[in-house]
Amino acid sequence: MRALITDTEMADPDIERKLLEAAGFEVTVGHCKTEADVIACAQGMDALLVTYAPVTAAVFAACPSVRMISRHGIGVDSIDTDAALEHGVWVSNVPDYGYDEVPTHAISLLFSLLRHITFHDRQVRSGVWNFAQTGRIDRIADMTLGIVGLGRLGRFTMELCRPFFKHVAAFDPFLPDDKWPAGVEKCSLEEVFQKANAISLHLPLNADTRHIVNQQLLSCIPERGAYLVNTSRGGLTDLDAVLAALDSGRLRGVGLDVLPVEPPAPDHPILHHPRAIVTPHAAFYSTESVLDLRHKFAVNVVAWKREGVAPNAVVRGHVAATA
Ligand SMILES: O=C(O)CC[C@@H](O)C(=O)O
Repeated sequence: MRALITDTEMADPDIERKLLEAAGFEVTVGHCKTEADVIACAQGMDALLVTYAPVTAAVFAACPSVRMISRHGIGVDSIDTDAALEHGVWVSNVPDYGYDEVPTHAISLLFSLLRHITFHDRQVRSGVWNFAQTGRIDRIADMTLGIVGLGRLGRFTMELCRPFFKHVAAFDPFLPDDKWPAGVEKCSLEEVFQKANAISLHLPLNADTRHIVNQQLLSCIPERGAYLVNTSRGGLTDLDAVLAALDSGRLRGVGLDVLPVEPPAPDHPILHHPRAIVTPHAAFYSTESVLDLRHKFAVNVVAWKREGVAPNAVVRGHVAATA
């Protein structure tokens, strides 16, 4: 069987290669960025291991040998899962890594915003030694924390942050009442934006959530303003609306680990906004989480070859004869 690592941030994906080769795969490493790159490299491949390369309906149509796709991470938004289902292709993700990294990154962004850390730092470096120069700073203990999405990462972020805040308001339309955390106010999305002083997004990107943070939602924030953190996917936010809300003061600051287009153009206004903190899609990253991720990313493919079904399947494909 043949496996293609479509794209990787590693100089040498040795962990993946060793696991795959030991299971009998012939491994190719590509540098695919576009749909056309994936189509060119994936001919004759049985399995694709994908980081950011787009796996579109056209890829499924043009590469009928592909029967399994493993995504390097939790989000599968770079893969057309409807087309995968239509073509009987398995799609797996790695749902159980970065449980510490993403929440602590979200919290770092949140507290940096609330305490104006990066803004102060910039001022000090430019020769201004004045704690009041960056504007109003409110007491966190009097604030309401807003969490959008109470899945594994949203919930852990909420639990870690909670002791610092007076109140927590959350939105999760899929969480049944008996699983709802005690003491957390169950709200609509609009209510979270009305009530919270600091909001963290923890949602997958799909057709229902694309641009969920738009001008209309941001207009729910009262005049006192709120802070917003996104460590999920850039496509959740309409970035023009976010910039307008920063300028109007409805958003007092934003911490974005993810952007609709990554990396952004160097002259993108979000990179030059004084009240924005931007990190390079780094929330998932630590030495330990990446080792765990890379191992599980490859093991999904190895297990699929051995058992004919893929673990952590987001899309169930055709069951193959076991090897
Ligand atoms: O693969 C990456 O580089 C990041 C993965 C992360 O965004 C995820 O979806 O878990």
